[in-house]
Order: sequence, then C-alpha cells, then structure tokens
Amino acid sequence: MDLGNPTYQQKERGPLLGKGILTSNGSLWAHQRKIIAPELYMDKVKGMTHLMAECSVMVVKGWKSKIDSHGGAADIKVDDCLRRFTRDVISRACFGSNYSKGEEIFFKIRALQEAMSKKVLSNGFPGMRYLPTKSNREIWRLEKEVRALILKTVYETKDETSKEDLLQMILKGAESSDLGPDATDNFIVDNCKNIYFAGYETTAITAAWTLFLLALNPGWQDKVRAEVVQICEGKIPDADMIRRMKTLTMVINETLRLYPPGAIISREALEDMKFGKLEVPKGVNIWLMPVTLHQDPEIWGPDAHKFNPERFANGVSGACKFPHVYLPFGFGPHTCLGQHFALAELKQLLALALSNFTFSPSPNYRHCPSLSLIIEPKYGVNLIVRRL
Ligand code: HEM
Repeated sequence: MDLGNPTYQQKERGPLLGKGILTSNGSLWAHQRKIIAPELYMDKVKGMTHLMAECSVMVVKGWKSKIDSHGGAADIKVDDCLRRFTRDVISRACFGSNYSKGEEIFFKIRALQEAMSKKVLSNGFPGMRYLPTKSNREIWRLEKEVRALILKTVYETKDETSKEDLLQMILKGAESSDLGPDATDNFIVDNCKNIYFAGYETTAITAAWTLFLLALNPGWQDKVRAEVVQICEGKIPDADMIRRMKTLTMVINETLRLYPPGAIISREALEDMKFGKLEVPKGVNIWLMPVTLHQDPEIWGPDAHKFNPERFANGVSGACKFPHVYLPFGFGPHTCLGQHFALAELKQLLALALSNFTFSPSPNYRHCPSLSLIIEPKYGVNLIVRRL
C-alpha cells in the first residue's frame, strides 16, 4: 500500500512521539486517522463508561479517606489525583485487563518525556542527539524499554478474541492495511505514545480547572450538583445520565474557553498560499492561540474574561459572534479524535465528585497558569474538599 512520501518506514522517528497521528502529515496521517478514529466514536466511548466509572470511584474513595483522616476537611492538590485518574482511564482503555502493564508503560513514557525535556534545555546543538552522552543513552534505553513493553503487551493478548481494547483494535487495523511487520510495530508503538500524550494531561488539567472555577463560583457549584443529584438519584452515572447533564456541559465548555489546554494549534502550508493579505510560503507553520481567540471581547462580549457558563445555554453557536473560533479541540480534519472520550470521562468524574464533596478555594493555591506543551497550573490546584 502506498503511504505517500515520507512513508512510515522512511521518515526519521523521534524518540518521544515517533510518527504517530499527532506528529505526522499528509497520507501517513490520513491512514492513521482512518484506523484510529472509529475506535473513539461515540458508540465505542459509551462502552467505556463503566471503566471511567470504576476509576472515578477510586478518586472518590481516596478523597474520602483523606478527608476523614484530616477531621472533616482536607486541603487536596486535586490535579495530582486527577492525573492519576486519567492515566488509569487511558491505561484501561488502551490495554483492557492488562492495564497494570499499561501503567508501567506510561510511567516509562513519562520518564522519557522528562529525560527529553532536560536535554532540550541543556543543549540544542545540531547532531548532539546522535552522540552517546549520558542523557542520550538514558533516552535510548527508555525508548527501547517502552517499545519492548508495548509490543509484548499487545502481542501477548492478540489471540484472545474477547479482548476489545483500543490498542488491539488499532493493531487489527494496522495489520489489515499490509504495512509489513516493522511498520505495523512502529504504528502501534507510536500511536500508543500519541494517545497517551493527547489524552492524559489535557483531560486531567481540564478537570482540575473545572473544580477550581466551581470552587470560586459556589452558585454554579450548587447548580451543577443539583442537576447531577436529580439525574443520578444516588446511582453511578451511566452513558444516558451523562448525556442529560446540560449544566455540567455548559460549565465544562466555559472552563475550556477560559483554560483551553491546547496552547497552540499549528498548520503547515503544504504549498505557497495566500491567507487574507498574508503570503504564506510552502513549509511555513502557522500557529493559532485559542486562548486569545477565546477571550476576545469583540467575539464574546464585555464579560469575555469572566466565568459565565450561562453563555453556553444554547450551545456553542449561541455563545458568541463567531462560533468557529471556539477551538478547545481544534478544528477541521485534524480535530481532536478523543473529544467524546474526554467529555465522557470529565462528566463521569465531575458528577461523582460533586455528588460526594464540596469544593472551596485553599489558601495554599497560587494562581499561575503556565505554558508548557499545554496550559497548566504551575503550582498545582489546591482546594479545600469536604464531604457533603
Ligand atoms: C479535554 C481534553 C482534550 C483536549 C482539550 C484536547 C485537545 C486537542 C487539540 C487542541 C488537538 C489538536 C487539533 C487540531 O490540530 O485541530 C487534539 C488532537 C488530538 N487529540 Fe485531543 N484533546 C483532549 C483529549 C483527548 C483524548 C482523551 C484523546 C484520546 C483518547 C485525544 C486524542 C487526540 C488525537 C489522536 C489527536 C490528533 C488528531 C489528528 O491530528 O488527526 N485527545 N486534541
């Protein structure tokens, strides 16, 4: 099969993300998207609600025991727990019952990311990455271990027909496209890393900002809680209950407007082009910054900087003058493949959290949204959490 140029095999693969869906272009990207997209459609996500619920229950249990051991109210760095939660969800979704191996893999990917970010800071000389320096050797070792672990886990369970986890589905898609053994393995390894990067921190940080904004706006916190309690009637939310949580959806939309985790959306000009009055030569990257578009008073009105979920009462199209500039999940053919997954996960967790606890601001919180790969709270999100 022709994968275009560059092909999966020819193009050099970076250690962190390789040439997975997030980092590829043209026909190689289109091929990967075709295989991965159906696995994250709404009907597939509905089937994952139970695993999201199991992970949410674990967060609630953890917070309850912390609160009880602190005499009724605990100052909790919620983003740490939420990172554990989304890592757990994505491990279960990708690896099914082998999720504990998935967690091990993701710890190593995290270590690889840290090793690489140290290196980026320490030098940027061309060719340095090929020299056997201490940090390069660590990166190479981790890369090898991650690859071996992913492939071992995926192939070990390949013949168990009952397995329907995300990576098994991706493996089947890759195998049926005649990529050849090496390219199939690269496809699996790179996309496993890509899905982890795309889906883990973005969702955890969104959940943390949502709880933070609800802590600052107790009126909205009460409103969402009332909705959740009324819909769930004390049960763990299922896919249908989640779908009916309109106020919670408005709150999440507003959080993603004020704090979109994706700091930059970039597109490369594949040929010389004109963009309005701007000449854009082939090969140039254009960057869009959603956070500036999301807070422009010209587009959102004079309260553009304020938390006001009411603006989303009639959906995104009713919320502003130009709905297409609301870009928390990007736009066009590259739009986020995991948005249904992320929203289901967020609603599941937030619904359970709000029906068990109240959240208020902590004196230990320092407000410092900072720009790394995503926009994240530099000093974390501390909140005072009490049992209801
Ligand atoms: C609140 C959580 C999330 C946010 C805010 C978010 C945001 C984004 C953004 C801004 C993009 C770039 C879109 C573009 O270039 O137009 C993207 C791409 C992507 N996201 Fe997400 N994402 C989230 C969660 C997830 C999850 C949970 C997954 C997987 C389970 C995921 C998988 C992907 C993939 C595979 C792409 C690449 C799509 C492509 O290039 O074709 N995301 N996401």
